[in-house]
Amino acid sequence: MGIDAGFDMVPPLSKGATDRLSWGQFIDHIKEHYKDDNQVEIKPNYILFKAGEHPKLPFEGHKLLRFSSKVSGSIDADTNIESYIDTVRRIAQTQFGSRIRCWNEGADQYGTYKWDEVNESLRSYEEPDDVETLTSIGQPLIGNDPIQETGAALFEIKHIPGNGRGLVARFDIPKGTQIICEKPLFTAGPMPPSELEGFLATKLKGLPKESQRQFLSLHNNFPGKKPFSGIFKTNALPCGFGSLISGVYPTICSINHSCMPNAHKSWNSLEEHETIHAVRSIKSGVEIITSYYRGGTSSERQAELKEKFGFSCTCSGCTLPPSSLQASDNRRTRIRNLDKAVGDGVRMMNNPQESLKDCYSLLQVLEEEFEGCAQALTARTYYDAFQICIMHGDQARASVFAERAYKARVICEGEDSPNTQRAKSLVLKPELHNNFEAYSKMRKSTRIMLPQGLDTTEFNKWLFKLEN
Ligand SMILES: C[S@@+](CC[C@H](N)C(=O)[O-])C[C@H]1O[C@@H](n2cnc3c(N)ncnc32)[C@H](O)[C@@H]1O
Repeated sequence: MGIDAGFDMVPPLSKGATDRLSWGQFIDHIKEHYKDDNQVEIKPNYILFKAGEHPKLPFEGHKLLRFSSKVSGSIDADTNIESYIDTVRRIAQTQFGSRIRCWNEGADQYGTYKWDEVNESLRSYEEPDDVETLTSIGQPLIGNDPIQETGAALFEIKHIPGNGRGLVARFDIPKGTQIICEKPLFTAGPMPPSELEGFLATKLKGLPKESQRQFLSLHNNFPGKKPFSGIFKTNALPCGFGSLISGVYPTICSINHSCMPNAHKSWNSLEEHETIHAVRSIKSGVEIITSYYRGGTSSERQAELKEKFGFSCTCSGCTLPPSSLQASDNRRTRIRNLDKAVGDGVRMMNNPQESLKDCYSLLQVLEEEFEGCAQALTARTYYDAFQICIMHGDQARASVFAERAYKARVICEGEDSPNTQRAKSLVLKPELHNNFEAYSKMRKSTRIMLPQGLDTTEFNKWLFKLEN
């Protein structure tokens, strides 16, 4: 008998990447805090607190249901267990917020889980999980929706000097992480400007009060007689690349623009929500920024952003010192020219080799301009290269390009995006593409006819047909 006290993790963490990341950070804090305490011992699979009933923290966070001990009587006097529970609880709450449910039987409070569930989970600490071995194509590169997984947002909304509100990372966010996914408050199709204000007024009336408040709290760069239209124009995002339907979002619309983004926004047409994924690793405290408009040179981007969104861009890409800005402008011009050349269907048909070389050059410039993080543009270029090959029946190269497109896509849109899934399906069956052999069978090859034993440079020479 005696009084138990501690905390439960409700709901338990998942095995997903984001939860693993958060748990790893929590364990690091605990190790750091107790590094000089010889009552706290690091075991192969858990941290052992040699106090009270010797509670443990497993290294695999999804296993933890409860951290607790008897705290009454001689147990406490001997080992100060309450102080350990209190400190671990405080660090856990900083990391996991309201997911940490404290209880103390002395105060008539009880844990969420039954003791037999807890004891079962404690036994599992001894056995580390099997490491999953996945093939490259089957391997999800990163976890799922962090908000669904942890209940804790990876960002906070903060004031950004000179740019109003913005989203700032609360933790280090690895490349490829889904930062947020959100349904629009509402969507709207194209319509004459004279009808927009009335349309929005009707839409708003039909929304719950909270959604109305969220819409009205968004930034308005076009104040005047048409406040709803001003807010809409400042914030609406097309539902997919080139779509005429636009959506307005309570949180995503607080993300500022950069011509050198660290995150990518994407419309998932199956789920009908917008997602934001990190396309670089984003350090805690750094602003999360997407690109509203891809654009060309800095002056073209400035003009477009002013015209379409009503602001003068002050991002890191537009405020480079003059010589760096010129170099960036030159690269952007080259990107545009190469993109146009790659998209030339007649050239793809008559001179696929030149088109492939342009894909290669385009990937090089994108890499340089976006410091290796041009994910969506990279994915599109690989998909263009795929199409060039498949139209001429070259399944071997097409399959490699589809795999590269898939890997770039999964980083900026996630595994469940229809674009990602389409690219993935083409890796194994490139011949299922509508345009298979549409231009010729000149370069007929099968998916498995890949050259063996080449280093990366030689393989790329073969892949992009650079040798001739
Ligand atoms: C969709 S809102 C983004 C959130 C906004 N900062 C807020 O306070 O709600 C777009 C507005 O943010 C500001 N903004 C975003 N990115 C910017 C940038 N790169 N340079 C200058 N202002 C920017 C502009 O006022 C722009 O019209």
